[in-house]
Amino acid sequence: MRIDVVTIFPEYLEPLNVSLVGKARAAGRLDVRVHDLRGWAHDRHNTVDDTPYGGGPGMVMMTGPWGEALDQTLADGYEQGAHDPVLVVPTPSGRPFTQETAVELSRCPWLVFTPARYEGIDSRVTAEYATRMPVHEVSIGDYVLAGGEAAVLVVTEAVARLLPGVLGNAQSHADDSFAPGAMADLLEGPVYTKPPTWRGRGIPDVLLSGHHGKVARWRRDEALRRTVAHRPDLVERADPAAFDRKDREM
Ligand SMILES: NC(=O)c1ccno1
Repeated sequence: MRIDVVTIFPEYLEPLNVSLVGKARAAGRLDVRVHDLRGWAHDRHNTVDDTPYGGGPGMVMMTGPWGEALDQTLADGYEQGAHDPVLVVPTPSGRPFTQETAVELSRCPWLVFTPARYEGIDSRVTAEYATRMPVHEVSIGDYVLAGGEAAVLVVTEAVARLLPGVLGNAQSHADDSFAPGAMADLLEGPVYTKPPTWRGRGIPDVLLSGHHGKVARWRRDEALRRTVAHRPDLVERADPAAFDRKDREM
C-alpha cells in the first residue's frame, strides 16, 4: 500500500516513522510520503487560506495550493507505479470511521490523505477530485480537532495493522473489538498475563483450566458483559445467530 499525505504540518506525521507503521514501512509493506502544502503556495507568505464567502468566523483553505498539490502528488504517484488512488478527507462532518471502514481502506492500493486546518478546505476541491477517484470523508469521532493530522495518524494505524504481514499473529485482529464474525460488534473482554497473582489479585480460574471451549465461552460472556456496560447500542446490533454458531464451535 502507498499512502500520500498533503499537510501544512509535515512534522505532525513523524509518528508514522515509529512502532507498527514504522516497521511496516521499513519492511516495505507500506510506502508513506508526506508533502508540505505550502510548497504549492506561491505568494511570499505561502498563504493557503482566505476568508469564507458568505462571511462567518475562521478561514477556509484555498483551492489553488490544494489543486496544484494533489495534481502533482497524483502525477508523481502514477509515474512511480501507484494506481487506483482513493482520497481520504478527515473531517468532523464525515461518515463515522469504523473498523469496517478500516477493513475497506486496507484493501485499497493507494490512499491520499488531505487533512485540513481552519474551517476546512474549499468544497470545490473534493468535488473536483471526486470526478477522478473515490472520496471518503471520514470522522474519527463526534468532536472537532484543530486539524485533520491526528485523524490521519489514527486512520493510518487502524488500516496498516490490517495489512498482510504487519501484525505478527494474523489471528490478533480476528479477535479485535469490532472485528467481523461471531464476536462482530462486541468489545474485547478483560485480558491477563503473568504473574498469576499481583497485589493479592488472581486470575479467573477458567483461564488456567486449559479447557479451550470453556475459555472461549468465558471470553464471549465477558465481551458481552463489557459491551452491555460500555456500548449497549452495539448489543442491539449483535447477531444472536452468530452466538449460537460460536456456542456450537466451543
Ligand atoms: N472528528 C474528526 O474526525 C476531525 C477531523 C478534523 N477535525 O475533527
